[in-house]
Amino acid sequence: MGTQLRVTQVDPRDRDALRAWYVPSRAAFLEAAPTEEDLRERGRELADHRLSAVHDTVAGEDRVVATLRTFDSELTVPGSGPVSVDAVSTATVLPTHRRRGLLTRLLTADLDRARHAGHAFAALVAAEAPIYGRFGFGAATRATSLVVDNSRVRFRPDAPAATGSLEFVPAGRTAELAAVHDRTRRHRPGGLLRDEVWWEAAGRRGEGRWLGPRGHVVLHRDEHGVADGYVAYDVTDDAVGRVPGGTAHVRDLAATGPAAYRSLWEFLTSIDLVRTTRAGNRPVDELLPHLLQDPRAVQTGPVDDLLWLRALDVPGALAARRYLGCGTLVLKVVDPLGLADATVRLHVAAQRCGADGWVCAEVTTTDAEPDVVLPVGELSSLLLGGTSAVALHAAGRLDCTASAAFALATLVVTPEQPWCPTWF
Ligand SMILES: CC(=O)SCCNC(=O)CCNC(=O)[C@H](O)C(C)(C)COP(=O)(O)OP(=O)(O)OC[C@H]1O[C@@H](n2cnc3c(N)ncnc32)[C@H](O)[C@@H]1OP(=O)(O)O
Repeated sequence: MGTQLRVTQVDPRDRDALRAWYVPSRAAFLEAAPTEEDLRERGRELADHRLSAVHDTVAGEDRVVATLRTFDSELTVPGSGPVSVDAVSTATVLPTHRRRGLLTRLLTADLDRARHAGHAFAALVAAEAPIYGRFGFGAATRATSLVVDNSRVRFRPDAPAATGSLEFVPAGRTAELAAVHDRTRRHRPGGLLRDEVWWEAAGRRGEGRWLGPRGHVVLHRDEHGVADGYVAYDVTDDAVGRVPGGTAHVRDLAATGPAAYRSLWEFLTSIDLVRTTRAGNRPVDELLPHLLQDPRAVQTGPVDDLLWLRALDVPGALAARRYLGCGTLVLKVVDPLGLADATVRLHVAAQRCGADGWVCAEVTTTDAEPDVVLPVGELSSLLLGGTSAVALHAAGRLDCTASAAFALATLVVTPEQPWCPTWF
C-alpha cells in the first residue's frame, strides 16, 4: 500500500469520479461493475448525497480505495413522528486496504459532521453485526421473513372485512404508492423517508432493483377511491409437469388500515397457479397470522437486525420521542468516540399524558448519581422500543440494579415493534 492517503468529496454528477468511486464497492460488496446507464441513474439518485473517498497512490496512479456515502433523511420515533437522521451507507474498503483504519477515518469524520449539523441520530443497515458497535451504533429494529402456504389460508370470520377495490398499476406509476408509504412510515417507529428521488428510481427501475421482469404492482383503494395500500411482488414458477408451483415474492407491502391489509393478503394468497407466498423484511409482529384460522399457514423466521441507530445528542435523542410509561431515571451514557457522553435526568410525568397516551419527557443534564450507566450503542438500541432493557441488563450490558433496568424497560416500551421497510 502506498502512503499518500487523502480524503476527498466526490460530486455524484461527475461521471468519471463516480466510476472511480464505485471501484472499492464492486470488490467489497461482491458486485458487478456499474454500467454507464447505472452510473447515469445513480448520478441522479445520489445528487444530494455526500460521497467521501479515500485515495491512495498505487503503482503511480491515483486510486479510490475506500468509500462512504451519507445523506439527510427522516426517521420515525415513538409517539412523535419523523425526526432528522444522518443516513450512512456504502461503507466499502478495497480488500487490499482493509483493517488499516479507513472505515474508522471516514465514519468518525462523518458522525462528527452530523452532530455539528444538528442531527440527534445517525442510522445504517449493517452488512455484518460486529462492525458498528465500536462506533456507538446499536441494533434498533428487527425484521423477519414469512412463507405462506396459500392452500391453508382461511380468514377468520371476525377478521376485518376485505372492502374497497384492487387494481394492477404500472410499476412506473408511483405517486399513489408514495402517498401510501408516506402515511404508513410516519405511523410506526423505524419508518424512513422515501423521497421523490427514491420513488422515481423505483419507478424507472420497476424491472430492476425493486421488481424483476415478472413483477407486478397492485394498488388497493378504499370505498371512496382513495389509495390506502399496495403490494409490489415478483413471481417464480416451479411447476412440476402439469402441477402448478408458482411462488409470489413480496418485495414491498404497505397498508394504512386493516381492510387494505387483509385485501392485499387475500389477493396474494389466492392468485391462480401460485401455491406459496414469500415475504422478506417484514415486521416481527406481523398481523397476518392473527387474521387466519390456521396461524401456522404462516411460517416466520429467521429474525435479524435491520436498522442500526446511533444517538449523536443524548438529551436531543431522548426528548425527540415520547413515552407511554412514567417515572424518573438518571442515565449516564458513555460514548466510545467521545461524541455524545452525557448524564441526563429523564423525567416522564403521568399528568402530562396526551390524549393518545404518549407523554413528552423532560430531559435535563445533571451531576446526580446515575441509576443506569450504559454505552451509547445500548441506549440507541433501546430508543425505538425494539430492545428490552431487562435483557440488556441480564446480558451485562447495562450497569444498574435489576429494578432500574425494569423501570427503564417500562419507560421505553412501545405498543408496536419498530420496523424499517426501507433499505439504504
Ligand atoms: C452501512 C454500510 O455500508 S454496511 C457495509 C459495510 N461494508 C462491507 O461489508 C463490505 C466489505 N467490507 C469492507 O469493505 C470493510 O472490511 C469494512 C468497511 C467493513 C471495514 O473497513 P476497514 O477499513 O477494514 O475498517 P477499520 O480498519 O476502520 O476497522 C475498525 C475496526 O473494526 C473492525 N472491523 C472492521 N470490519 C469488521 C468486520 N467485518 N467484522 C468484524 N470487525 C470488523 C476492525 O477489526 C477494527 O477493529 P480494531 O479497532 O479493534 O482494530
